[in-house]
Parts: sequence; structure tokens; C-alpha cells
Amino acid sequence: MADKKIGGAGLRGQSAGETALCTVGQTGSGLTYRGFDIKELAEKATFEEVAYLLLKGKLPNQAELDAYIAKLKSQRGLPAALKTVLEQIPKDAHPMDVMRTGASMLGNLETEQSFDEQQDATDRLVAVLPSIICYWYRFSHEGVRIETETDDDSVGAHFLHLLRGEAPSKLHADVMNVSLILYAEHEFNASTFTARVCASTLSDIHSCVTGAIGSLRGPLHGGANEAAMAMIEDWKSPEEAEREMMGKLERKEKIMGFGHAIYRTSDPRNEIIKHWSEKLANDVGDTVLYPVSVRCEEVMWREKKLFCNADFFHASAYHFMGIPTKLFTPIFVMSRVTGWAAHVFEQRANNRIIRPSADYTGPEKSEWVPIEQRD
Ligand SMILES: CC(=O)SCCNC(=O)CCNC(=O)[C@H](O)C(C)(C)COP(=O)(O)OP(=O)(O)OC[C@H]1O[C@@H](n2cnc3c(N)ncnc32)[C@H](O)[C@@H]1OP(=O)(O)O
Ligand SMILES: O=C([O-])CC(=O)C(=O)O
Repeated sequence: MADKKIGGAGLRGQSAGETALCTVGQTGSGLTYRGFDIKELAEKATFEEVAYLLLKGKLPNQAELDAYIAKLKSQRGLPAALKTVLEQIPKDAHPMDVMRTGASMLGNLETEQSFDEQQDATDRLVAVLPSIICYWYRFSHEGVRIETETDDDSVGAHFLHLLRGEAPSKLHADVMNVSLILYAEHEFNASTFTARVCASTLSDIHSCVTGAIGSLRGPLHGGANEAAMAMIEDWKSPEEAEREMMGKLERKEKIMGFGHAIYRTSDPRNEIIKHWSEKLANDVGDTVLYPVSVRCEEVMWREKKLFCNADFFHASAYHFMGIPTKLFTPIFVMSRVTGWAAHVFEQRANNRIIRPSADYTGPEKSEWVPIEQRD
């Protein structure tokens, strides 16, 4: 891993623009949002403060934060036409596809008419994405049409409340808060880059976010938390986990939740979410899933010097809170929408259409053959 070749495939190691939002791996394994270390934010901030920091450029004072939270709380309702669309989506649809459709439909109903509306359009998205996924989930799985307004101040507690029909415990609300902070922003990752490419054509914010959701969905990116859970959920002991992991490595399978395009020795988010996963394991009296996860981490480091990324211990943490596996990646969306939008604002403020070149590998000259003479 240490002598990884930079450049070439995947644009790795190449700068594709400037950002004042985030540094990834600059100080070894560090992560900062607008200069604030992720560890400090995870310990001291609320997700709403972090969202404000990313979107509005500074930490809010108390009055600003109160007003921001009040605004988000007032915008959780779903337009009737959006509810109708969500009710058409089948139960077996992937929730990320529901998020994608929800963001896109909102763009039809509440179109961003000018870039002056970008902050308001983003606040609306942050407020309403939990409503979109929970409305669809509860309707398709339980046949109920839920009210999407709650009294919870935080996005995380609000999401759990909608999902379960009751306010969460303080522990669960705290874990959601940290989780949303950890997932909020990560420089030029694939989904954010998607959003910036879309923004560079001067497209609307809903198109940028809809495209970004599509990029986040894949198992090499945000979908890894769900894929990691699918892998570990059947393993009944650390010994079984070790055997299975060794088999996967021998077969040269990719193991989801490990490795990173930028970090080389660790992902700073892992230590934080792992700590919360352990707390939740103790809370629910788990003696299997957490030790299995820890063994996976040990085996991957021992065998391949590959480390857990942000997604791996998110799997067990969400599972301990009773969140259905297929809703894991939509939670990532609820958080990362703040980073995506902040990058869209940045792109718009200093825009040039993103249009790289390609190295051509096709034929030099092709002969035209009339259709009736073709093989
Ligand atoms: C929030 C996030 O999006 S974090 C990322 C979430 N994604 C995952 O967890 C999916 C699993 N991980 C991966 O597929 C990769 O590590 C990625 C996509 C994250 C990064 O990809 P790259 O930058 O191409 O990885 P990198 O160049 O460091 O890989 C080096 C070698 O390690 C291998 N490797 C990297 N990750 C893994 C893994 N999880 N399991 C097995 N082997 C791996 C690669 O196959 C490569 O081997 P090779 O040179 O023989 O092909
Ligand atoms: O930066 C990346 O490539 C992926 C990642 O960890 C993230 O988007 O949070």
C-alpha cells in the first residue's frame, strides 16, 4: 500500500480544482472541515452546527444556530405530489433509488430558479431528505402514511423518530449526531466530484444532488456500509470471521469497508465510530457482531495492511440501533448533502466547465462500410 503509484487511472493524485471546505489525509491521516479537526467536531459539535459551518462559511452563534434549526424543523413536510410519487415506488426498490427519485421530484416541484436560491434550496433538502426515505419506507413496508413533522431539534433524532414512530434514546440520538458529522464532507470524493461536474455546467442544485446520490450508491463508495453489514451479519464468531476473511483474500475478493483512495494507514473517522459501536454493543449486550468486526479489522491489517474506512464500523453501529441495513446509505445522503451543496456553491462562485481530456486508444482510421455489406 505504501508505494502506491500516483496518477493515471481514477485521476488518483491529480488535483482537479481548489476547495476551502476540507482537507483529507494532509497531516497523515487527518481530516478537517474548514480547518476544524474532525475529532474536535465529533466531540463538541452538533450536526446542525457542522452543516451551518460548511454551508454558510462559519460556525453559527447561538441565535444563528437556533434560527437555522427552527428553519430546518419548519421544512420537513412533503408536498402531496411527492408523497404520491413515493407511494408508487415498490417495497423492494433500493432506498438509494428512492432518495434519488425524491431529490429529483423535489426539483420538479420546487425548482431552483436562480443561484440566489441555493441556500434556501439546500436547507430544504437537508430538512426533507429524512422525510422522503421514512415516508416511503413506512408506507411500503408497513402500509402507514406517516406525519413527517416531529419536535426533534436534530436531523439524526428526527430520522430515528420517523423510522420508529417514537423519539430515540439520548444514546441513539448522540450516535446519529456523530455519524452525520463524520459523513458530512470529504473533499473531491466520487459523489462530490459528480456534484461539482454537474454544477460546472451551471445546472440546478437538485440535478447536482440527484447525480451525487447515484454516485454514492455504489459499493466502492457510500454503499460499502451496507455491503459490509451483508458480509459480517452471518458470522457467528471471530474465528468464523477470520476463516471467511482469509478465504476472501485468497480468492482476491474486495472486502467492503476497508481501504481508501487517499488515506494510507488509517481513516480518522474509523476510531470515532468504532468507539460508538462498542458503546452500542455494550448497550444491547452484543457478544458477537462487535467482536466479529474487531477480528475483521485485525485480519485485514495483519494480512494486507488495509484499514477500516468510515463505513466499516458504521455497519455494526447502525445495526445495534435497529436500523434496517438497506437504509444505511440513505443516512449517508442525509449528511453528505451538506458537503455536496457546499461544493456546488464553491464551484459556482469560481466556475469553469469541468471537461478533462482523454488518451485515445481506438483505431487510427476506420473505413465506412455500407450497411448491407457489414458482417
Ligand atoms: C465513505 C467511503 O466511500 S470510503 C470507501 C468505501 N469503499 C469500500 O469500502 C470498498 C472497498 N475498498 C475499495 O474498493 C478500495 O479500497 C477503494 C475503492 C476505497 C479505493 O480504491 P483504490 O484507491 O483503487 O485502492 P488502492 O489503490 O489503495 O488499492 C491498492 C491495492 O489494495 C487492494 N485493495 C484495496 N482495497 C481493498 C479491499 N477493500 N479489499 C481487498 N483489496 C483491496 C486493491 O485491489 C489494490 O490491489 P492491486 O494493486 O493488486 O489491484
Ligand atoms: O474520499 C473518498 O474517496 C471516499 C470517502 O471516504 C468519503 O467520501 O467520505
